[in-house]
Amino acid sequence: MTVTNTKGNAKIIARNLEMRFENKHLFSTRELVFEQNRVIHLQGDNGCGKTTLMKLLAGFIQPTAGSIQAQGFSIAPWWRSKSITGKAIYLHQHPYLFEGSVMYNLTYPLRFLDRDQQLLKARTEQAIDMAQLRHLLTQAASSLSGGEKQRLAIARAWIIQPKLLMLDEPTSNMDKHSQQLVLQMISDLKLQGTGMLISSHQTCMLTKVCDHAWLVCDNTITSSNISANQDMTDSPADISMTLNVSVG
Ligand SMILES: Nc1ncnc2c1ncn2[C@@H]1O[C@H](COP(=O)(O)OP(=O)(O)OP(=O)(O)O)[C@@H](O)[C@H]1O
Repeated sequence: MTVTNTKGNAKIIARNLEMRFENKHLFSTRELVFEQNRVIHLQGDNGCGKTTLMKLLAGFIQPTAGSIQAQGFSIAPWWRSKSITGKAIYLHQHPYLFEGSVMYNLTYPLRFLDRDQQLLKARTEQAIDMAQLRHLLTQAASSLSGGEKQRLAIARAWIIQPKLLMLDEPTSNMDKHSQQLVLQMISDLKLQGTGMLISSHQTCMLTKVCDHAWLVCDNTITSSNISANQDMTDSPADISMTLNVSVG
């Protein structure tokens, strides 16, 4: 992947992408643009290649053919030198957590961010409340339930406020209450302009914030707008009004 330090919306552009594992053709697609201020529902049946596509866009694996270019990212690293990971975060459905407590997991990445540390502390406190993690702060992250781990990982991403965020089956381990908490964080990130790619093979509470869809089917990926007429009870705007968080 090449990274261009141009101003404007952060985006990842995939062109003439083809992905195969040995003889297995997963998909080919002419152009995909994943950018800020856009929330995409990545749809498709089990095994069609959703996770693989996210790993490609995150730069973790190489495509069989085609190019993946990141634009609008600052060169300044926070996580790994010259990596786009800090600007485009990929959250696996079994999220990677550091050895240590929940609090350690929430605060460890903050030292790598070139932002006001007081503001980050305040954001951390907000995230703890939004994700309802306060009673778990001293507990080892490895001992959390699957749903709690996902809540922790999404809270950590909310604090970091990345330009682009990929969420791989984020609700797979979550009950309705956890989904509601995560929906609030996702809706708030959307208001702040974070571009999101949310994979889920079926519609769920989180997919109602999506304004675009990418469908992986028949070895290709089609992109479409999601109609504004869809069921939007608890719309992001309504949810943001119930949040006691700063948006900006
Ligand atoms: N490293 C690999 N080597 C060989 N095959 C792989 C590799 N990674 C993924 N695959 C295969 O590619 C296909 C797509 O996998 P992927 O995990 O991207 O699907 P998915 O759409 O995310 O599925 P699910 O909805 O079940 O999570 C699967 O058949 C999988 O076995």
